[in-house]
Amino acid sequence: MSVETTDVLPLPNKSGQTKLKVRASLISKKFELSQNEKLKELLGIGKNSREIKDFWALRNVNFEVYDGEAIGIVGLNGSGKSTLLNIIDKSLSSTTGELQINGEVSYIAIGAGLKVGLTGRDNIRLKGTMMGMSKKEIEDKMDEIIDFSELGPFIDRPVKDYSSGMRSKLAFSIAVNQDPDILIIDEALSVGDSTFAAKSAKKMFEFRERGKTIFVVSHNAGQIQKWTDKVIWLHYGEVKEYGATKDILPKYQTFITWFNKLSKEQQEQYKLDRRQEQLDYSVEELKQEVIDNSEGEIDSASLEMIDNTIAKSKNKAKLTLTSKIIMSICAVFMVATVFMTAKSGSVDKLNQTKTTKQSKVVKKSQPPKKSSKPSKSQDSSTKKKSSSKATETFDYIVQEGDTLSSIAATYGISTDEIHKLNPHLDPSLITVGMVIKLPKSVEGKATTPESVDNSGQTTTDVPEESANTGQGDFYNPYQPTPPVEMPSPENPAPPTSTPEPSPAAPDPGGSDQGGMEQGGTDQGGDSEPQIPEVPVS
Ligand SMILES: Nc1ncnc2c1ncn2[C@@H]1O[C@H](COP(=O)(O)OP(=O)(O)OP(=O)(O)O)[C@@H](O)[C@H]1O
Repeated sequence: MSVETTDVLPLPNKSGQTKLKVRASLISKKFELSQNEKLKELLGIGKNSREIKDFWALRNVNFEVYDGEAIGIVGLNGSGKSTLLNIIDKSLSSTTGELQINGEVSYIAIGAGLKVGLTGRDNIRLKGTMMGMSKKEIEDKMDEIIDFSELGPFIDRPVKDYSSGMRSKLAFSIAVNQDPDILIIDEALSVGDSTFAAKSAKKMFEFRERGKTIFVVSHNAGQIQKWTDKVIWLHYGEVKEYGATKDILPKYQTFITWFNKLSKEQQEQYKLDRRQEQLDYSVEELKQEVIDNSEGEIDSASLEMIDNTIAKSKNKAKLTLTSKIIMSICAVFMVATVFMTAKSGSVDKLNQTKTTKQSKVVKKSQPPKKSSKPSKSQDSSTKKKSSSKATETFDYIVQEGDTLSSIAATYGISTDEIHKLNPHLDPSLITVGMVIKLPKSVEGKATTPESVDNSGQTTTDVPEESANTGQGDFYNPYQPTPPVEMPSPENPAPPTSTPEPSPAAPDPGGSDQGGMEQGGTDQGGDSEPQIPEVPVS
């Protein structure tokens, strides 16, 4: 499958100059099978070949972003938006390709980055320290951050008690006050209340005016339209389109509309086919794409870069394995030392206890000292409990409108954690009634997209768009979207077999899986979305 990337000219900033902020070249990300799954594969006990292949979450991603640009990233659930942003944020490394970043990056996502056991205030301190701020600098900024967050007295409550809206407010307030060069907002403003979203948007515009770069992931077409200059449309790990928001957003919406017209079975088949492409992808295919895209002379520099980055990531993996082995040996050694010390210590203490017992005969009024033995067993039982807690899970039953991100946000965990507990889970195939394993530690800690105002009253968050339009402009990514009618009578009927959308106004994606509501952008204006060519299988 070839990559469709329109040439995009940088927008000149106020001084009429442009400076490269981010350049992604040949970025791919492969999620490998876990060791457990590899072993199963070797023993031939994997369920089927579909399940035991490595998965390419990103494939041959290329783009350039300049200062003062706000980039929207759109795509279905599981299309690779968060994976790409995590690579830009450097919390994830790519399997192939190079990423050039000029500036400091700050990442805001609903459920990520905050330590839920700490209070809001302590999270501000922690983030500040991580950013290299001095204690004084952090305390000087403290009031400003708390004011912006609108959390009032709740700032001294643990984050685990916050609603997702409150978490989002805190994360956004911390990030903007750190004044990063590149701000990444991953659905974080979809859960805030309308006033906060408007205030945050204003802050984002100020940022952009000052030449900062912003990446926004949102399933809300209105937000993407208002906030961004350009859009990257990710589709099953590939950049389907990249260009001016006014050009790309209508194409994406047309695609969503097209997809929504398909039958349930056609939609499922479409998703399975696309996912199979991600399982079948390989470095050889990536190289072939480079060869196919080179005009005239073969781009040997790019091919060399692919080989180099693959070698680097292999070395890294080897290093990780070696360091794991070394760490395991060290851990065994340390446990043995601790055990020996504890044993000799308890003998000493036992002797001491004996002495104390003898002296008790004389000093009867003193409370007896606790012997070291019971406390030791108490200790070990606590340890056992906490270590088993790390792997303990509970079954979550998928509800109407759930997506992987919404479940993660609701429980204040990352989608990565969910993937680790459910290695075969495909977010684009999540269905109502499906059972997903979640960490036991978050059971009963679900938050709702509600915020608590400073007086302690709970208010349901309604993003700005919904309040403004009344015509369903607001799209809640956590609720399934009702099927949307095709925009014009020329619109052909949906195909009866598995479709392959045209590159111009391509494929479908289900709003049930995080698509974008048609009503999110201006309807009925001059910019009527282009009707997709109906794909024939
Ligand atoms: N740690 C992981 N292990 C295995 N697969 C993963 C992992 N993280 C992500 N994936 C897979 O990579 C693909 C891209 O996931 P990603 O979270 O980037 O999508 P997304 O576009 O952000 O989705 P959403 O809109 O639901 O947030 C998905 O198919 C997902 O299953």
